[in-house]
Amino acid sequence: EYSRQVIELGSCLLKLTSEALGLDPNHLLDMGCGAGLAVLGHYYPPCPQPELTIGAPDHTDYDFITILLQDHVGGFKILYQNQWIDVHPKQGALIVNAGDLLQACISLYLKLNIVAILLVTNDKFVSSRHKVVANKVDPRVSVASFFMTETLQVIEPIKELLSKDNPAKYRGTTAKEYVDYFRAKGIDGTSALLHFKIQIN
Ligand SMILES: O=C(O)CCC(=O)C(=O)O
Ligand SMILES: [Fe+2]
Repeated sequence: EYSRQVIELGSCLLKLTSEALGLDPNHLLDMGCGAGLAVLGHYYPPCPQPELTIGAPDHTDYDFITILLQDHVGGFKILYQNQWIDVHPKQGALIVNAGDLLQACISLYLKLNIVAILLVTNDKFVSSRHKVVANKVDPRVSVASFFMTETLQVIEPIKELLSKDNPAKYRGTTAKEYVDYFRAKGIDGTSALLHFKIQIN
């Protein structure tokens, strides 16, 4: 039931994002940005010395958008204007992150917490950097829902968003190639997107 509702919400967010880009509301859905859903459950045990451990390290997500449900414990932070900001838990609230693939597709502006939006938007959207810090007292549970295309579908900057003055900044890839590279590189504080950037002289 949760996946069903999250798919509905994800479709709605992808439609609004398409409209925000000046595209037909179904554009991102027709590209398959909502075709695949991966749901990941996280458990963060409490730690007596939280400063010595890592909850989830600083990263951006590798998908188009992520819908995140966190419990009452807290610890989720996003990087905004070079400062780590706490996203306090709020009953009934979900966090939406823009992911790397969205960035490259649309090249856009919303600092949402979603993953593959950056590539298709040709940087119009920016994928959010976020992390989770552990705490001394309570275990923390979260559920992250990642929206992705089918593994072998080509993902590239949306043609309608490109022009002579705004040429493609990323080469085409597939969800499989992107995720394989993201995983092989590891979370090291640099963006996997750099590997897919076209060098413009
Ligand atoms: O546990 C959380 O709140 C965030 C998890 C996360 O960032 C991820 O799964 O990509
Ligand atoms: Fe994440």
